[in-house]
Amino acid sequence: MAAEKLKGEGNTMFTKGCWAEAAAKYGEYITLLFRDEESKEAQSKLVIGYSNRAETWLKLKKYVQAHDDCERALEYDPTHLKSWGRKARALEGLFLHLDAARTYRKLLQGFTLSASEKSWMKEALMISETKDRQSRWGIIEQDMDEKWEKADPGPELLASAPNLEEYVGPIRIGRTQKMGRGLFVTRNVGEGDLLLVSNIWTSNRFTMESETMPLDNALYTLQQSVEEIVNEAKENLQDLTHLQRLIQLDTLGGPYPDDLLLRDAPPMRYFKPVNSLERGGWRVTDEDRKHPALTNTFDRPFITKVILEKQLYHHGPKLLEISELYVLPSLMNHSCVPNVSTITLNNGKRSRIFRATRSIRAGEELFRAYHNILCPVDERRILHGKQNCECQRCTLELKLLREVSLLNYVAGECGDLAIENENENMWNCSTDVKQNVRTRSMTLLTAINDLFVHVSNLANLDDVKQDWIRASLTRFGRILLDPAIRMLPEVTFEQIQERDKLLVHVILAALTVDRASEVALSMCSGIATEEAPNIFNPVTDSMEEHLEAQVLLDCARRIVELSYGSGLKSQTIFNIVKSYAGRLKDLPF
Ligand SMILES: C[S@@+](CC[C@H](N)C(=O)[O-])C[C@H]1O[C@@H](n2cnc3c(N)ncnc32)[C@H](O)[C@@H]1O
Repeated sequence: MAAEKLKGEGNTMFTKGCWAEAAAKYGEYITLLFRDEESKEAQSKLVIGYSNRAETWLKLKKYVQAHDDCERALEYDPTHLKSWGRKARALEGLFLHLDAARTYRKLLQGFTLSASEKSWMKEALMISETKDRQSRWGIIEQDMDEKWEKADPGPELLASAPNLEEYVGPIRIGRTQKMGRGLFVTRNVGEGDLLLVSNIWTSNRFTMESETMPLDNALYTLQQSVEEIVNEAKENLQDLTHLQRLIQLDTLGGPYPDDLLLRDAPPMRYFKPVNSLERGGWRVTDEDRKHPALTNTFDRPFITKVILEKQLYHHGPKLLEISELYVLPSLMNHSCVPNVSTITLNNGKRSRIFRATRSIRAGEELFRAYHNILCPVDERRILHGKQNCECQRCTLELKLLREVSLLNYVAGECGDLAIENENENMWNCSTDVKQNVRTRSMTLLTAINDLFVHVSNLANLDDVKQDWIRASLTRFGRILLDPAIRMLPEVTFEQIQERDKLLVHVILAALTVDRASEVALSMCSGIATEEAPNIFNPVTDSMEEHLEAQVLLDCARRIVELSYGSGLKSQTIFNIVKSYAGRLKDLPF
């Protein structure tokens, strides 16, 4: 009688939506019945007790417990339909889609079902099969609409957003020379190939609004949230496994570059979705749950030392934020020449889809852009935070900048030359002076040309890039020399230099956006080469200036068109290029 009362109380709690209380009551009911476990009557009641409690675990999203309770119920009564249905739902919750699909199929074939049972099970079977295909083969809808990428799609869109499972494509974790661990492709992939689909692990945000906010407050918020995550994870097998991966990865902490190089690359198997318990799927044991990493790691000193320090190190005291933590993608390094694009679907799981933006050969490292890469190197350095960006493009551009400062020196010489002669009208001055100016200018021009050859050899660029850089920098040098040659003191070197630096940045940005932009690059190269003779001649006709501005704008437009698909929004690229073009246009040349 006492048992029946407990069950009734459990049911009442369940109807009220008090899931935890209901689970507790069913627990007491089970304990009481257990005393008489041998009796058939108690056993049939235990089936109900376990099965009802499984439903409350499902409501609480505690799928391990739900699965275990269904198994127990089915041990007593292998024909108990509700327990089978709940077990299938628990398997879905655990991302074991193949097992869930098998269970639904078994139910549809071997049980007498009502029309409504048949209908929801068929639907559930289809969903499990789709998710299994997604997570094993990366077969996802190709026509993802941009509307899902909105920061706030609103409840209606969110409700119908595609529900993606995690997928791990041809990827391995490896060590890099300067950036710690990184992700590499294991076979040749083509432009647009799907590499990875990852769902968010946590999106907690901790923002310290002002520099004056006491660190202790921020720390407290941080600690609370991390503790919440850990406690939640301890209850859930899937999250626990993820948490262990994160701890193994140490992506939550260890800000310092030296320390990064020492970290191990964890085994890839940790990240593969598990499709079936039967295929050697994981089981987190009680021992695992007691792992010191889980019980001790997230204590206050750990958070203070590692997470907080990391955030402060990267962002300074203004911003303290952990947001959007993804497990495997956290191992992908940044490059300003990315070969991977990212789309984040606003579907509740904030699924991130990673695709190749160009063909990538087996063994090459994968890079995504952590921030806007369509800006000059000095602006990118700020975006990159304290650590210098070690990517190929920044390395090249920083070397170029150093070379440009040499050019400044040469330009200074030209300036002196121009000032020396500024009161003279070049076209009326004596042949000797004219000759002198021309000779010195030509000597400098040759010196600059040599420098450019050196510059373009700095990185092992392919022919197209070399040609272009040579063409554009030669042009740069010639324009620098123009005032000396043309005796136009009203145009300052700074203005001219600024103009051409901007041009270099536009093209370098385009060069590095994606493969399609290399086409833009070679077009620009063609344009630059064609333009070179005009630029070398004194510009006398305002129509030519106009045309040149048009050429630049045209380049910008083509870059925008061609770099679509790079993962960056075309509007973003367009705005950046437009701002360059606008600035170029305003300069007097
Ligand atoms: C999201 S993690 C990437 C995985 C990291 N390499 C690791 O071993 O854990 C970001 C960290 O990787 C390093 N990193 C990524 N891209 C880099 C780049 N372009 N230049 C220098 N360091 C980079 C930085 O230390 C950065 O804080």
